Amino acid sequence: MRIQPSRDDIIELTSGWTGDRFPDGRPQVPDAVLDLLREATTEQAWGVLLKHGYARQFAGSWRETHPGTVIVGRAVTSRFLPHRPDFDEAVVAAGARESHLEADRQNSWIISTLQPGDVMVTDIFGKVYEGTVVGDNLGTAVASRTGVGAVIDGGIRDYQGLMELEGGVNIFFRDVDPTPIRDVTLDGINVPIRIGPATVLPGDIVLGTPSGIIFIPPQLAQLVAETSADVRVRDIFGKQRLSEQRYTSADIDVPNWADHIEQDFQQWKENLAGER
Ligand SMILES: O=C([O-])CC(=O)C(=O)O
Ligand SMILES: [Mg+2]
Repeated sequence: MRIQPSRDDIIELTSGWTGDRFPDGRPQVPDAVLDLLREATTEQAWGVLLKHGYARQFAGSWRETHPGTVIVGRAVTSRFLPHRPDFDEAVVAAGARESHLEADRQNSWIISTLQPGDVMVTDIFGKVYEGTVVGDNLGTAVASRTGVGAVIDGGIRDYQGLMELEGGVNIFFRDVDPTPIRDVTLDGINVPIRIGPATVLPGDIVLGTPSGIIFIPPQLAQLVAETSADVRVRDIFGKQRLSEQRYTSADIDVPNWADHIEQDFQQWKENLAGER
């Protein structure tokens, strides 16, 4: 058994992605796409995913260390299970074969794999009391290694210290408890995990906004980025025409505009480009 699947297993798990990969096999969506996605809203991403059959990629109701800071990054997934002695023993032995030598610091095993642009996404089955995956020391390591942050479906501690982390990072979590992490065993790194209603795979693009978190399959990331840019321009036009009372909200708030409105939009866009 392995803590982290082999490169071949991760490639098989994420075979929808045909682009570049990290040495461990995770999909490597280009930085340029991540930069574009920073402008996308949750609903814009949600709409594209729904249209392509991905209806369960959103998880909401989070607390944040940096409310209002939008994060975009590549998921490093991990999952904890309730501790049982025989399973923990097997995990500690497997971890040692993969150079994770500190048996009682399994949360640090995850952190040691993180690199710039990653988001640590951890399923600890909502555990908060003795389910605190990071405090301000581990949180500082996550922040400095990724420059992005984490999504923890469970607890954190040292909240006051974590709030002071700098560099545009944000940690999404369920709640705070002063107790340290106890009585759990790490089931895997870069395995499929469940966060709320969503199944998350390694290399998914995490878009964390004040609305919540959407996990974008890597093969749809560029399309989400491009579509959201188009929707953004349409939103500006629509709101301008609404405030001018040229059209009604029933005209504008529809999936596809009537021909004369679409023509007006295309003309408006051309004029805008001409002014530049
Ligand atoms: O060691 C722990 O349980 C986590 C912690 O407090 C920290 O990261 O500062
Ligand atoms: Mg601490």
